[in-house]
Amino acid sequence: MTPPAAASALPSTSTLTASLVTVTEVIQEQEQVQVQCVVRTRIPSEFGNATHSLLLYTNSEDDKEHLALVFGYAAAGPDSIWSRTLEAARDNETPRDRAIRGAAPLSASAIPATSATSSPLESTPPASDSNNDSAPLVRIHSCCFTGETLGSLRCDCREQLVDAMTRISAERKGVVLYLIQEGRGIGLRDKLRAYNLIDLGYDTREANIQLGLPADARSYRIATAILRDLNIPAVRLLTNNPLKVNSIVHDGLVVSERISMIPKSWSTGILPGREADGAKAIGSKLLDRDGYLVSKVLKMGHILDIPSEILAGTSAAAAPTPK
Ligand SMILES: Nc1nc2c(ncn2[C@@H]2O[C@H](COP(=O)(O)OP(=O)(O)OP(=O)(O)O)[C@@H](O)[C@H]2O)c(=O)[nH]1
Repeated sequence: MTPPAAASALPSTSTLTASLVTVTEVIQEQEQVQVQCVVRTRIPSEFGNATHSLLLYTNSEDDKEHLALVFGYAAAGPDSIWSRTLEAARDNETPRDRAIRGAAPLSASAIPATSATSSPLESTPPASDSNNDSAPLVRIHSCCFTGETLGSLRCDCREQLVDAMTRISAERKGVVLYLIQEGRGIGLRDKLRAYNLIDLGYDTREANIQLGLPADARSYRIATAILRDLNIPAVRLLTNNPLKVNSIVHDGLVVSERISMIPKSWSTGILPGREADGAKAIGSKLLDRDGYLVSKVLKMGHILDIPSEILAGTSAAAAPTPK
């Protein structure tokens, strides 16, 4: 018997499956964040007493200009750090145009990595601890105006940034991704409101929630895309935050090692900024940031050993849950 006309017009199962695969691929492709390095410049730096490269990125996910501070940028090469989107040739571009946006001269970008490191844009002293055979050391850092610029001791952000730059410059190769994600992505205005809630007795996680905001509003998809652009498929990641590791692994990068960032005052017992006179941190009044760090461990899954004196101090000082 001849099947009804409508039924014979239906696509076969294999055609449907093939279309579904294509649609899924298109969606995944659309969902991938696109990044573009629009300018690179040299930064003569006190960290490692050398010149590093600062790269500014635009992206397809937000309107922020995220940054990558690259230690050991080389114009091109299979094992070196360089930006594909910056170094790519552009139509009708003069050598001067390339120089203004910090791309290497086109002939130089074809130079293998070993000789490209002698680019005038990059000068680096001998390594104190070279790790050139392994994945580069990387810090994915969210900006913090209060900590990094004002020296606020509500958090450990400045210490982490300095520590990361010091360690990476010692290896002569690596990256600090400086993401414009103030206040764990809620922005400065709401972070300051959250601080006032913390002063009323809430912890750092609960303060965000009281504002009707996520405890952590960040995504690391842009970070992954920038690392890919920088020819970095695998990293040794400086972080206590398992979310950062899981996010970039989910997006296809390899984290060959997670390296903890232990607050100096917890490992040495000396107050931040008082290294010269050795003023004791542990045993004296707890700093705001001790409570902040303890909350990140106990409430947000950060991986960090809390010294028993700090833990005892924070539980003793804990205010009753505010109404
Ligand atoms: N909402 C909120 N943000 C804060 C507070 N203290 C610091 N921050 C922000 O938290 C972010 C700290 O980011 P990171 O140090 O990169 O990340 P992390 O989650 O602490 O993980 P680590 O890699 O272990 O440092 C910065 O954006 C700061 O501005 C706070 O009490 N509330």
